[in-house]
Amino acid sequence: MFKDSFKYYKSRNPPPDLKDVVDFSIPDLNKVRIITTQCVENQQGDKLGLKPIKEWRVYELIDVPGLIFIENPFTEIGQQYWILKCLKDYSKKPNKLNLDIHNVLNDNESWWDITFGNPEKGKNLLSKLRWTTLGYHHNWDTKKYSEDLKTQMPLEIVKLMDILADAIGFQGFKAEAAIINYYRMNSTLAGHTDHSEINIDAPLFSISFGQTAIFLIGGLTQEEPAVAMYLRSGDIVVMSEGSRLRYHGVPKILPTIIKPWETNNASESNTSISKNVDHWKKAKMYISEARINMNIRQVLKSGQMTLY
Ligand SMILES: O=C(O)CCC(=O)C(=O)O
Ligand SMILES: [Fe+2]
Repeated sequence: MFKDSFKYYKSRNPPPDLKDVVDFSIPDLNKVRIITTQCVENQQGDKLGLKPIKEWRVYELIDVPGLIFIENPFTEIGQQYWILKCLKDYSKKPNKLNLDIHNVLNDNESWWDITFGNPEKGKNLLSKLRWTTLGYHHNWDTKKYSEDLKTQMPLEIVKLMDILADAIGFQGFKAEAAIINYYRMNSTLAGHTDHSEINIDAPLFSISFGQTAIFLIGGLTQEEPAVAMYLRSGDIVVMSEGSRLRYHGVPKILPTIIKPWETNNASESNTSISKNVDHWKKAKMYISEARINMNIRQVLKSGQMTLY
């Protein structure tokens, strides 16, 4: 049962045995299948912080057809770029934040500015950011998207998704909604399915940064057992086809030793991405005790212009 696996991996006392957690960095070919990428190098990829596509390692989980895993395809600078985007830009109005209902931020205040610029008010705010929504906003109560609640999808996310989708054979994917999830070391995400999108034939992309997650993917009902896997910084999970509507969740965040965002010489790098060293220092501090997940979906069927 999904709940049993969740409880097992969440437990602190006793701590879980991690021997069955699928580790794509040492792929077991009894459990995973190698997928070949459609290697049309895209010049934009470099600007979006991606390694050349020919260097990517892509797998499918044999027991969960359609569950595709791309092992961190980001460069170190790329990791910094996306972490900063999630912390500084995507957590701003007009996007929606979990903090909105608490009225802790005034309209002209941003989470980033207050957290790192106002020691008194910022102290409590750092750990309170839990999610933000972009594009079509998911309404957590009705579990529906609405045409009225819609903001512009950031162009860099749209472009990134075009490249990722093309590389693994999902041409035509349109990034129309995103949830950015922010996890502290003791955060969890309960088992759920993502079924609110009209177009459930389109894959869902889930990109992780920062500390490592144990991610569980179960079956179409809660009764089926779950497979556990590590999601490390930069790793991408694609829930497509038979895996798209399966139960999944995050029972545990583990501190990571491998920090692909942390370079010795990134601050000397000449790309515009790491230009703001001061901002990066703050983001680096945040990410040393946090995980960020960018969860990106297509909502509409191709050719459909609005929800109605
Ligand atoms: O954080 C994750 O890896 C999963 C997030 C997720 O499932 C969701 O946002 O629907
Ligand atoms: Fe989900």
